[in-house]
Parts: sequence; structure tokens; C-alpha cells
Amino acid sequence: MRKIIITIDGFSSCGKSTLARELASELNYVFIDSGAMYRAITLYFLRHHINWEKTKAVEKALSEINLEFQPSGEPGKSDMYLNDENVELLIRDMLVSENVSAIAAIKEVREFAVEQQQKMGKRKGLVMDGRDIGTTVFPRAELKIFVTADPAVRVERRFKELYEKNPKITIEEVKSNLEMRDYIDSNREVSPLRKADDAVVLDNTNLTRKEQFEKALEWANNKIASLQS
Ligand SMILES: Nc1ncnc2c1ncn2[C@@H]1O[C@H](COP(=O)(O)OP(=O)(O)O)[C@@H](O)[C@H]1O
Ligand SMILES: Nc1ccn([C@@H]2O[C@H](COP(=O)(O)OP(=O)(O)O)[C@@H](O)[C@H]2O)c(=O)n1
Repeated sequence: MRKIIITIDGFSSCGKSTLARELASELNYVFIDSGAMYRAITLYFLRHHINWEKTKAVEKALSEINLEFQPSGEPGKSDMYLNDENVELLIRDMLVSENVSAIAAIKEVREFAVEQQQKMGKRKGLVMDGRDIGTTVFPRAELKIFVTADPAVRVERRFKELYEKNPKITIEEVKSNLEMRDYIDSNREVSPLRKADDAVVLDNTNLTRKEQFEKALEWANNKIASLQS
């Protein structure tokens, strides 16, 4: 069976990673959460007080960063390792969320991450989610999905998830973070978030996880079947 690359892009908290993980698990593909890479870089910059407005400081910091995904023990899930440290939980912290989009807008940071992402796609059989995967990282991917959902629904979903870990978090905090990141991600100069011309749109505002998964799996299976003939 021929293996393909599936890209899943869209705004924050649309359910991209959830869908990507489930698809990869069903197809026996590798799942890569590209956002985790930008989050790990951000964690490093914050911890080491890197002045990210200075190109030299950014380049030096990037030369000290090693990113790796390792299986987490849960089926289909992997954890992000920053210089051999498991940072999977730390990178979901609000402080990282507040700074990640500014750092992900830096050209050198994007080049560093994109180069590694492209290497991961060499052997196909990959589902990667992010913001620029269908437009920049894998412009020739066989299946591109652009996920959208009503902004209020997205805030509610992310709030629910973060509240379970930190009951002090407020819905306003989550809402303003999502709005800020979506704005920066859509308006940056390098690879702004946008739908690739050949991407299919999946609006999951009123879809359950199971329904969105079934729809995307059907697209994937149809694409794989069409490439056999
Ligand atoms: N169709 C859905 N209905 C309800 N909640 C969902 C759905 N898809 C994902 N979620 C939940 O929404 C939150 C954000 O999903 P996630 O996959 O992390 O989004 P993204 O990767 O786009 O930021 C998670 O808590 C996830 O469990
Ligand atoms: N391919 C990608 C993935 C993420 N990012 C950046 O990384 C941030 C965090 O990505 P994420 O996928 O973890 O975001 P959420 O799951 O919180 O929505 C995004 O807001 C973007 O600023 C990016 O620029 N390009």
C-alpha cells in the first residue's frame, strides 16, 4: 500500500492534533505535532533569557537546541524532548503560549524547524499538523486538510482542557491568548497561516471527534486508493 503525507493546518484549538493523532494511529503512520517544536524552542528562549529581537542571539540559541519526539507509552502519543529533557507538559504552560507566536514568526526559527520537519517526511507515512504544513513544509503533500471551528467553540474546548490542569485559569485569559496567536500567526511575514489552495476544509464546529475522524479517514482512504491505480 502506497504511503502518503497528510497535512492538517488551521487556527488554534480547532482539534488539529487530536485529528492528526487519530488518523496516524489508524493508518499506522507517524504523527508530528509541529507546534510542539515551536513551543519547545520558546521554552528554551524563555529559560535562557534569549533576546529574540537580536538575530545573532537567536542563531546561537538555535545552535544549542536539540529537538526530538519519543514515544510516550500511550498508544499513538509521543512526547517532546528538548535537549534530552521531556518537556511535554511544560510546553503547554500559559507562559509558553503567550510568547510562542512571536518566536515562531522569526525567520531563523522557522527555517530551523521546517528543515527538521521536511526530513521527517522523507519516508512518507506521516500526518503533521500546524499552521504552514500544507503551504510551506510539504507543498506537494497528497492530502491537505484545513480545519476550522467557530472561535467561541474553540475557546470553550481549550478552556476545558486547561482548566482540568489548572482551575485558576480564566476563560478570558484563554480567549485573549487564542485571539492574539491567531492574529500573529495569520499576519506574520514568513509563512503566515492560510489555507493551501488545494486543501479541503473541515469545519468541525458541530462535529464530534468521531465524526471528524471518520470524514478525514474517508478522504485519506480515497486518496490512497486513487494512487494505487
Ligand atoms: N470535534 C471535537 N469536539 C469537541 N472537542 C474537541 C474536538 N476535537 C478536539 N477537541 C478538543 O479540543 C481541544 C483542542 O484540540 P487540539 O487537538 O489540541 O487542537 P489544536 O491542535 O488545533 O490546537 C482538546 O481538548 C481536544 O480534546
Ligand atoms: N507549523 C506551525 C505550528 C505552530 N506554530 C506556532 O506555534 C504555536 C503553537 O502551536 P500549537 O499547534 O501548539 O498551538 P495550539 O495547539 O495551542 O493551537 C502557534 O500559535 C504558532 O505560533 C507555527 O507557527 N507553525
